[in-house]
Amino acid sequence: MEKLLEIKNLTKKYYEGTTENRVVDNVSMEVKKGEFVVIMGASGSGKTSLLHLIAGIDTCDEGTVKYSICPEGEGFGHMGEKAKALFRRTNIGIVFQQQCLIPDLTVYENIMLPMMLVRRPTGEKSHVGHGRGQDFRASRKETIFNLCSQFGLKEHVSKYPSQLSGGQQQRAAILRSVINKPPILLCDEPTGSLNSAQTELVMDLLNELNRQGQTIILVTHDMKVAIRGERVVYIEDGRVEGELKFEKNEYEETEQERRNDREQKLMSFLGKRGW
Ligand SMILES: Nc1ncnc2c1ncn2[C@@H]1O[C@H](COP(=O)(O)OP(=O)(O)OP(=O)(O)O)[C@@H](O)[C@H]1O
Repeated sequence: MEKLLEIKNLTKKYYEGTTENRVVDNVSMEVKKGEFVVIMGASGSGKTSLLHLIAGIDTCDEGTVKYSICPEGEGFGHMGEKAKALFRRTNIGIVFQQQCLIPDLTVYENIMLPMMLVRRPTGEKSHVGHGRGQDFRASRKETIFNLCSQFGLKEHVSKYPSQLSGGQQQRAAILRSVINKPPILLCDEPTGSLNSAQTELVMDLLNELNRQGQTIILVTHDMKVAIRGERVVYIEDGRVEGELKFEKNEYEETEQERRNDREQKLMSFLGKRGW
């Protein structure tokens, strides 16, 4: 698989008086196109800080974050704020624990918002059909309705966020993050505020998006969420302390067997790290 993201010797420091706290400490890792990578670690180990550096929301003190799809493969450190924001808007979808839907807009309008913000160069074809006029509006409507039907939100497109359950709100927030098909989706505890049934639905959606080609990096504390990825990177005190790749076993026949097997492997992996 082709490399999409390369992180080298990434470090982020905070100071309390003169005491240095390396919240991300010399992290190096790669993510391939189409991968689903999970980041785990104890509370305060630096997972969110790392995700913010990957998203370019925050700046590092040392090291580089490079996307192969970035112009000339430049790292974020070499890009101005404007260029970074533009790159992020076009290429990175971000999902947080608390879905930030706009309360005064319907589900449809919330999901449509990123389509209004992205401007593509004239002549470039887009899967969502950017432009103006009736054809554009019809194709936009079709895209949003199709996605909402696919992910159980068909009856809710005209509702406001306050009329939806937490799981429905989170799915709407995820659809909004992926509506422009950003090649990479960063999720920080996307199921942290959901019950187990809602978590399953959100993870089904993320697995489906991943099958459709989206690269996903997801931070979680939840083992049932982590086993939905392909590999787990474990962070301790800001450093990558270990990695577990889920390999397919011959004897796995059902989805449940596959999940049980992964859960056992993950428990053993985390157990060795004092989880
Ligand atoms: N703006 C900041 N100023 C100072 N310290 C910070 C700042 N942001 C984060 N930290 C510290 O960095 C460390 C890592 O925080 P981070 O939020 O990345 O951890 P985390 O692994 O995501 O934790 P959790 O699982 O609890 O969300 C913590 O010790 C935190 O207090």
